[in-house]
Amino acid sequence: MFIEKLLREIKQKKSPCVVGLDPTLEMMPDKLKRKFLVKGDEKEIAQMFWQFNKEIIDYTAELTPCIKVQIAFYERFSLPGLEVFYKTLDYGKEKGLMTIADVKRGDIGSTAKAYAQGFLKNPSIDSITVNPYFGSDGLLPFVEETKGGEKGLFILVKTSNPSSKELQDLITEDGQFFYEKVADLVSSFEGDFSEFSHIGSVVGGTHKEHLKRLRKKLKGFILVPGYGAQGGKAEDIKYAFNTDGFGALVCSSRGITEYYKKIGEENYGLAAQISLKNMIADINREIEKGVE
Ligand SMILES: O=C(O)c1cc(=O)[nH]c(=O)n1[C@@H]1O[C@H](COP(=O)(O)O)[C@@H](O)[C@H]1O
Repeated sequence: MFIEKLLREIKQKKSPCVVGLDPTLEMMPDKLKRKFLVKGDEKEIAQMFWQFNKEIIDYTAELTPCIKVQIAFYERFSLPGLEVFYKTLDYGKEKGLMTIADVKRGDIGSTAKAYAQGFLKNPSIDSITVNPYFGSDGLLPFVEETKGGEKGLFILVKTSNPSSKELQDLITEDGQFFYEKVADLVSSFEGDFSEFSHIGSVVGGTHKEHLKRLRKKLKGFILVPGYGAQGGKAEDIKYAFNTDGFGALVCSSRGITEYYKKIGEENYGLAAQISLKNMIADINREIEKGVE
């Protein structure tokens, strides 16, 4: 079961921190560029991304419950890129990790069903991110596909980007933020679980007040992106957790995978490991302080 596995991994590794694998050409260390790029075509780039991801996973697998793989960074290099997306998820599974395919899908019911089945029937994918803009009939196929709780969903509720307020913070006629209505919709799918629902949400780590409100409302895990490169701070992010210190996953991509540049370390895998260790210590320290 998704939630049981997730809680077990988090407890065992004493880490609610997720490694995001969002490779770009700019992110790649010079030594990999020298090794892989001759023509600089999609195939070579994809092979280089694979080598990079594998190394990051090897160095971080003992410290993270989960990897998050953002599909856009792979789709950008067409089929060879997409192969690496799936290969990365397979490899994560092989190393005993749980996986989030960050695909942010959503559409009318029939299309949503195709998305849901396409991703969630894949044995290497434990959960996906979902865009709720279509409303309940667009979400239902995803909910249906995860019925029983073997797999999980993370539905976008309040995103981390600065412009998220343009739409998500609009005030509805009953005085709530629009994103709270989205949270209500998510709640309506949560089901009757004694601990956590496998229907989770995404709330950016750049919004302390919103995290506080939403933690009270939602019964699923909250996936919190925005730590590191986007400036999300552990002292704010801790509000995504319940008082027992569980209930959220904090994700960082560039903050981990590009850390080698900051410390001038040739070994990018080791640098990622150091960065992840720092992140875990930072988040756990704040969780231990508790929330008021
Ligand atoms: O769904 C997400 O993962 C997501 C939601 C959100 O509100 N903000 C956000 O940054 N993300 C993703 O989280 C990752 C953040 O990357 P870094 O800023 O490099 O840590 C990217 O893969 C984003 O697509």
